[in-house]
Amino acid sequence: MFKRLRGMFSTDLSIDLGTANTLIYVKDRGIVLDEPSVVAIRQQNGAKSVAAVGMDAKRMLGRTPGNITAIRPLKDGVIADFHVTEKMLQHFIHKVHENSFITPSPRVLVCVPCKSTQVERKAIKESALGAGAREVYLIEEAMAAAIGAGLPVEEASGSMVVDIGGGTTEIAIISLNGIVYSDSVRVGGDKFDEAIVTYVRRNYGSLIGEATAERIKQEIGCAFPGKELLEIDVRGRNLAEGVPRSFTLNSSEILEALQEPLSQIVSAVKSALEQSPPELASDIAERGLVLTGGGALLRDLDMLLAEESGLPVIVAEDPLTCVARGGGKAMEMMDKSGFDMFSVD
Ligand SMILES: Nc1ncnc2c1ncn2[C@@H]1O[C@H](COP(=O)(O)OP(=O)(O)OP(=O)(O)O)[C@@H](O)[C@H]1O
Repeated sequence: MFKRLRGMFSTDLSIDLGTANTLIYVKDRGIVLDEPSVVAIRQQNGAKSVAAVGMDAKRMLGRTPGNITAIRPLKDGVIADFHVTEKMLQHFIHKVHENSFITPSPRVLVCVPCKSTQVERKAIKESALGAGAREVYLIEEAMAAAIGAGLPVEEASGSMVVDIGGGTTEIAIISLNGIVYSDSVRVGGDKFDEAIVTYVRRNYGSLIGEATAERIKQEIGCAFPGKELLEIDVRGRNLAEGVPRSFTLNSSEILEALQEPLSQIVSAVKSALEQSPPELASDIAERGLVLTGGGALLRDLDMLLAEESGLPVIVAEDPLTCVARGGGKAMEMMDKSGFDMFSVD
């Protein structure tokens, strides 16, 4: 009871610890932190230290001198470097403390990929405790995404969410506050960027960095042939001449470049629908499936999925923040109905 009372007076944080971005949501305040999941490490006289975290570190990606490396500690939706992830989480939690009047030892809910291992989940819990959290709960990303998108997860009817992040696409069918089916494929925004880098190298004999590929994707990328042909001027290093060269890319070339990762997402969605229990499948057919995550912003991805699945497809409002907001709402629901409601070990 004491714990419960104390909980009522402290601030709860919901953290979307993503491959591409980390977001922190606080009840009544909204999103208080939204930064890239990037850490720059400086190596000096054999000792390593953190040079920059988040936005500052992302600017350094691909532009660092020899003694600094900018890394993304979460890759393909899993923790690639536990130690650096912990440092990053600590930095972000402290930053939130500095900028807002939040109790020093908050309760923290971290959203984790559905296919994360026990070892990864334990490491995330320990990182958050090490960063000053009083209690740490974990929730599956897809559940948080569905709640954040406003789906009626508590009803006895099927809701389907497809969360397309940087490293993974998480697909879940939810009913009565539980996940009936979930799958995670290691395809997301990063694979789109890699596909653009490969396309440019193959067709233009030029090398572009991942940041340029991401910009191309966001400005002219599309998942379905549209009426409008968009163009972008880019500069890359010509591999034969070794010097920078400018060239123009158009949206139909990017559509061609993205075919492989797009088809992997389409087949994961189809396979989820095939494996869904018939009653829930009919609910989904009626209500449609909802897209969340930054990948949902790829132009006409909803049209591609609608064409391939034959179902209505809706892009959630503010898809980039759905998971963090949903985590916050889940904490409120868990406060009322018990913390075993959504949390996973
Ligand atoms: N307008 C846009 N068009 C296409 N892609 C976009 C757009 N805006 C953001 N993205 C992509 O969304 C991805 C980041 O999405 P998000 O923040 O949801 O991922 P994440 O939660 O960090 O990753 P994960 O869920 O895999 O851990 C990046 O690959 C980014 O390039």
